[in-house]
Amino acid sequence: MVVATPMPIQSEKIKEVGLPTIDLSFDRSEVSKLIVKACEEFGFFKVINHVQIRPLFLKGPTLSPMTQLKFSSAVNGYIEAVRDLASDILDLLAEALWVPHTSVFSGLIRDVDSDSLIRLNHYPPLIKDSFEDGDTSLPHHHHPNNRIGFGEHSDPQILTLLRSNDVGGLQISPEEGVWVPVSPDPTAFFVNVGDVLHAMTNGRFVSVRHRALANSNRPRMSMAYFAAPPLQANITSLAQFVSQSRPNLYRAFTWAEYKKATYSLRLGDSRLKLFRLVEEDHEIASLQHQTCFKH
Ligand SMILES: O=C(O)CCC(=O)C(=O)O
Ligand SMILES: [Fe+2]
Repeated sequence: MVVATPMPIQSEKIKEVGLPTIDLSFDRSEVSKLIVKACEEFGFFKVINHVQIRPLFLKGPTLSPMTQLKFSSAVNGYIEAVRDLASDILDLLAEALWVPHTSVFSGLIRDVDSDSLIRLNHYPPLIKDSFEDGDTSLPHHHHPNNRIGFGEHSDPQILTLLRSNDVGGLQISPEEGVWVPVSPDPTAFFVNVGDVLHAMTNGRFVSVRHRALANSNRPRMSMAYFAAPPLQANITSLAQFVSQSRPNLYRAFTWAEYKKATYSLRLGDSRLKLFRLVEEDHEIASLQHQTCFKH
């Protein structure tokens, strides 16, 4: 048998990195500090020992009206449970950040008008036969080891809670051109910081870029809950993250405005740039300037 060597997409580096795992059964103040660290370092972490929430994966192609009814009530139950988990995580974050109100983030997603949503992703398996003899005529991006199921992007909302079946594919990018594979774990939730939380912390938390490859001969299924503010919520950096040496990076915007920008751009484009007050180059230059002063 000839086993194909995984071929990384040109000029990209696949790096194995131990990503943070947060055990929610640990001491609360310890957990909240670890979550803050994970949000600063990666904008991404895995959560274990959370309350049991049954996943929603469907079996079978057609649904009878009765099944549809049951499914819709299961979806509502699921949404309520993940909203609670997302709110708990946001409260833990707020506690460690010493923000004036611990509900400053969770209040946005607990609001009856919260614009949160759930997405079910299905990545079909590779059709193995066509690649069996190492078909080199395939274009590079169609090579079985490079098949993109969901292109590179950051999530626009506050926080994403993702779970999947036991088929891998998710990768995060801690720096440009570097991709870290995330081992699948159907018992865990994977959490990532979205653009809104990045903006509210004035860039202190990373809005992590990620993607999903679809290279398996089994289908990958994932379910993402995107915790979002109400459309009219005004998103602005919290005062404690803004100082003279760390000026406000983004102008205030409503979630409706941001959402509109999201849909007017392509998936991989950075929408945050549209709201930026300080040019990235200027930011670096000003930091270098400050460093020079200190010497
Ligand atoms: O399926 C995955 O692992 C990634 C999905 C994703 O990033 C999304 O739905 O925004
Ligand atoms: Fe995503």
